[in-house]
Amino acid sequence: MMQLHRANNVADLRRIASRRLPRPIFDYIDGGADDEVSLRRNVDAFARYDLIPDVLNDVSAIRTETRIFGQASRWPLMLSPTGLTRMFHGHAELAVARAAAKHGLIYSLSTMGTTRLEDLAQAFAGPKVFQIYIFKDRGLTAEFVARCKDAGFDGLALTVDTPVAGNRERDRVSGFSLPPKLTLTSLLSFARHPAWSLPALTGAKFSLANVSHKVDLLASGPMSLFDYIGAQFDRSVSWRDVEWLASQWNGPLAIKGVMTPEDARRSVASGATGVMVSNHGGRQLDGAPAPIDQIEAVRAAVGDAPDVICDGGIRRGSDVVKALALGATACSIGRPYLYGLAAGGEAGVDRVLSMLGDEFQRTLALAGVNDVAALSRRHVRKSEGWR
Ligand SMILES: Cc1cc2nc3c(=O)[nH]c(=O)nc-3n(C[C@H](O)[C@H](O)[C@H](O)COP(=O)(O)O)c2cc1C
Ligand SMILES: CC(C)CC(=O)C(=O)O
Repeated sequence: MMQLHRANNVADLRRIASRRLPRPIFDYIDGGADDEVSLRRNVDAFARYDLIPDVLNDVSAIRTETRIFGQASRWPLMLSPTGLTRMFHGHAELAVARAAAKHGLIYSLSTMGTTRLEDLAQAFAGPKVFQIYIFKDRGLTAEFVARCKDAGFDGLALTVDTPVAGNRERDRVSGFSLPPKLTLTSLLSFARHPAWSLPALTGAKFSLANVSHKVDLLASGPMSLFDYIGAQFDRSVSWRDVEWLASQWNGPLAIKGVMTPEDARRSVASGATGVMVSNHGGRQLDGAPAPIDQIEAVRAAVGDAPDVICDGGIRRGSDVVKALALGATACSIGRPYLYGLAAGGEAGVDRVLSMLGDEFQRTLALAGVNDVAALSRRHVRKSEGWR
């Protein structure tokens, strides 16, 4: 099996993760909705942009610092919220957050995370965002706002692309459940993946730590994600909820899952300070456009001030350069750091962030750009004759 230190890129880490994880767990991370058209498109769309370099521009020092959610970030990348993290590695969210802090990047904790937001805040001094799903129990949303204020979270992200669960067929086939079901087949699969099973099964008990005090469906046994989302997520969420949340929180707030200029404008008009342009990594509406293809129009719609974060399909540092040139404030990654986590815990996340950071720096140098703020539309163009 390839070792962590031999991994050269995100694709290598994905391969290591696929060998270390039982198949249903890897497929849950890796998969998308329906025919996985958007999942593939998110990644492929980056190849349809050319980078146009400047030369002789003194790239001996390159400034990459930026601000996202009002916080300093060492370079324009952040870590997207991902649920159920303890299933992928026993050290779960804390391992990811520690690696993010080491790299000076913003970490986001999901409502569906497996570490209490207070515990994360205590262990992690770096900039952090809490991602909100609105449950039918609306009391939880008000509670999140109060708890995030107390714990010192810097921003909120409200995910709006999941009124119902996307149709993840790999999960249907594998019988993926939370927590993993101990059937004869899964036990065999766990036995074949001891590197995963030991920390995962002997570590802290799996729970949806931020909601389980109110909604402890899992107490009655494993259930599918489809059933959980159907039972708990509130489909009646609307723009009024954005206004309410913005007024209660009164701080940096991004709407995650916005895809159009119109909805981006409406997000800002409703009190958000930014949008995460995202199709949920191709896990919800299959057929949705790639986030990178929406960035230019979204930026034009909201003007210079709001954060516009390109979320989905980033697998290279050069992808971030392209998104910035099209008008994004920053990019955000999900699977890349989860592959790293599964491949090697905190060291694996550290590895993926180092690789992407090096690629980003190198791309800027080769493109003749010595300050991220100087990246502009002329550095990128839609490829001609691409197929
Ligand atoms: C395993 C997994 C779990 C996720 N859980 C959440 C979640 O709890 N909340 C959320 O807003 N998005 C969630 N997402 C979506 C990510 O935040 C992000 O939008 C997506 O992963 C970006 O695409 P990428 O994986 O190509 O980087 C999840 C994604 C994955 C792969
Ligand atoms: C636990 C889930 C709701 C997390 C999620 O958003 C996803 O799997 O894409």
